[in-house]
Amino acid sequence: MQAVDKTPRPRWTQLSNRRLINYGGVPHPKGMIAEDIPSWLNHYIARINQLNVYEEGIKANHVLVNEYLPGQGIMPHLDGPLFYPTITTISCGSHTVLEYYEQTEDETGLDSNGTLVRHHKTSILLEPRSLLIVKDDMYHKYLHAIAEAEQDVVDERLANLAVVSGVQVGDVLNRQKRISLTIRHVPKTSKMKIKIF
Ligand SMILES: O=C(O)CCC(=O)C(=O)O
Ligand SMILES: [Fe+2]
Repeated sequence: MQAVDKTPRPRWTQLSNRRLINYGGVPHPKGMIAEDIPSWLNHYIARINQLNVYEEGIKANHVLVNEYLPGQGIMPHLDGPLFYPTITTISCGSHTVLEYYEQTEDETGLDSNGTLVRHHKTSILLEPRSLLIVKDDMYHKYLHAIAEAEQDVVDERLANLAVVSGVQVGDVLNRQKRISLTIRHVPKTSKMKIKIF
């Protein structure tokens, strides 16, 4: 008899129900419209720039601040071509679990609803006050997501379990409010102003 997979399916209602603010530029269909970065963020940008995560001469110039309440998340997506493909995320407040999915691109990978099939690849426990650096396939190939859950169960699917202190398989971690700072480099920003009539 086949074992039943009792793993709860993540729930995603829309791309995200989190609150977010862009600093340094606002995404627009024609690119990124440049904006000043408030001074309170300069400290974090400077700390990221000290790490030399980009190639020579490239500096962070954009910060996305996301706020998630327990039960909020973000559905699987790629960050896309607007950003330099090495990104950094500082987590404040709650932990969360960042999930990575592989998506089948061709029609053989469609389910009965015609939706692209996604396979869970790995998950990372993002600890409070941690820094995550993402690049290569984790940026370009695998979609990332945060399940709309109020708690996370620690299991072997967490790729960083061995380096996270104080948690073990089976622990249930209750989410609190989480604020993330995703600090990135946007190669092209335009000074264009949007006219609102
Ligand atoms: O909050 C996070 O750590 C991830 C946010 C994210 O993936 C995004 O805003 O594109
Ligand atoms: Fe993202």
